[in-house]
Amino acid sequence: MSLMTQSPNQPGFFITFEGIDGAGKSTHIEAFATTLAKQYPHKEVVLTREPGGTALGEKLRDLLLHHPMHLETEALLMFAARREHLATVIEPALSAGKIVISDRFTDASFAYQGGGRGLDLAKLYELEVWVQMRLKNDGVGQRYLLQPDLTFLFDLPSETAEARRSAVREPDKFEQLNTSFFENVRQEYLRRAKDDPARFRLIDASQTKEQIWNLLQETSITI
Ligand SMILES: Nc1ncnc2c1ncn2[C@@H]1O[C@H](COP(=O)(O)OP(=O)(O)OP(=O)(O)O)[C@@H](O)[C@H]1O
Ligand SMILES: Cc1cn([C@H]2C[C@H](O)[C@@H](COP(=O)(O)O)O2)c(=O)[nH]c1=O
Repeated sequence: MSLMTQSPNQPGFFITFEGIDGAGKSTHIEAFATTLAKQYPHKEVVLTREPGGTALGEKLRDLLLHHPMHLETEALLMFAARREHLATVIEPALSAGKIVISDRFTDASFAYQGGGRGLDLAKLYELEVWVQMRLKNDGVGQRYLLQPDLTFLFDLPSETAEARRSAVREPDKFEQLNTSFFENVRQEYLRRAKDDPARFRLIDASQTKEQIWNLLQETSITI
């Protein structure tokens, strides 16, 4: 892998893993972090997740994954957890030149609360601007939206993902939703990936674990 330089996240690098529940992100994320740490021994790797990643975020995660609530409350709590995560984990790490790898970020809010639950995407864009808009350190006050530099999207039909999940664990609040919910989540992920091909790497998650691992390792990352 080689490293890229043009991101406002410099001197750090921000990578996210996304996909519907059961697509296989968690199977590879730790090994991926370990491999990157070996490849870039001068850069610390921070592995984190959403919702969660902070003490407060983990409490919100418990509420979000196990308690019913209004759709807009759900979206607001996802972004509240994200605000804390950015302030206390992600941005300090990026400023210190670290590589941050997060199991989910804002694409998940668009996919789940927008695509899956049907929340107006315009409201999600407003929350994204509120939580992620930053001033560039360029002396002219230019603004930018803090985004991952690279996003791996694990794409899998919802029936296959459900079969994988139900074989290994009890479903949480989201995982109890039906395959048409997950198909809508999937389609919103795919729409976002199509809109931003420079950031997304689409992974056909129906391949074997070994094939996917090879793809992850072969991805040319320019940090
Ligand atoms: N390529 C694969 N082929 C077959 N099974 C797989 C593959 N990848 C992962 N699995 C299995 O599918 C199940 C779900 O995988 P995993 O927990 O990694 O999904 P996930 O995308 O992280 O889900 P969630 O987002 O809900 O945590 C696990 O039992 C895992 O071993
Ligand atoms: C960040 C984020 C997450 N979600 C959903 C997606 C998953 O169902 C759970 C997290 O569980 P995982 O096993 O850690 O993947 O939360 C969401 O709906 N919206 C979000 O912004």
